[in-house]
Amino acid sequence: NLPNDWELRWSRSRNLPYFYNRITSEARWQAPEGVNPSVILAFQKDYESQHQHQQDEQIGATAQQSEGVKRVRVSHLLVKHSESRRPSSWREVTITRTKEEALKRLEEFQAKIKAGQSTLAELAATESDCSSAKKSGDLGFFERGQMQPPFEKASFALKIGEMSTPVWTESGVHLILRTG
Ligand SMILES: N=C(N)NCCC[C@H](NC(=O)[C@@H]1CCC/C1=C/[C@H](COP(=O)(O)O)NC=O)C(N)=O
Repeated sequence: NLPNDWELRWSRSRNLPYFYNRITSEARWQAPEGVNPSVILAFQKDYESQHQHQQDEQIGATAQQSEGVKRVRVSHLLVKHSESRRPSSWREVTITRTKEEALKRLEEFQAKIKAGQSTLAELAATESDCSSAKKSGDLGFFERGQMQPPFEKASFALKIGEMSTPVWTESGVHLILRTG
């Protein structure tokens, strides 16, 4: 609908319409002779409405990235104490150690791991009071809202490969290693 072989195209880089001549392959910003400005406006409106969803998606995608990590994978070593919400485990039917003793026990494991004498997975397998000991402490992937808040907060703050300092929950005291 433009005179002598001109057509309207869209420049994504400039986000503006331009004119292209099918015969001469010439491209130009300004309208050729005899082009009605209303045609250009209609073209621009049509383009933007067709591509609005792309722009929305683009905004949506970047928003999701900026809101942070959606799920993490960790392994943990749990030492329970007499005031744990469930003072029992596969290791010990009735757990009687005090909170202080539990922390001391966990800090000994922490020191071994930091010294490179053991890994968290190796120690969790025999020493953790959580049933995940059977999987060397692996809890798998989880999202926000699944674990007790202090555990979730600590887990989502870790970089992959990083280990936490001792973290207290209703279950006891944990060392957490982010693996994914
Ligand atoms: N989604 C996955 N993989 N499993 C469900 C986890 C439920 C969650 N559990 C915890 O928050 C404690 C602290 C971190 C790990 C964890 C393990 C507890 C610790 O032992 P307990 O105090 O229960 O005897 N044993 C299992 O659940 C909760 N909201 O209670």
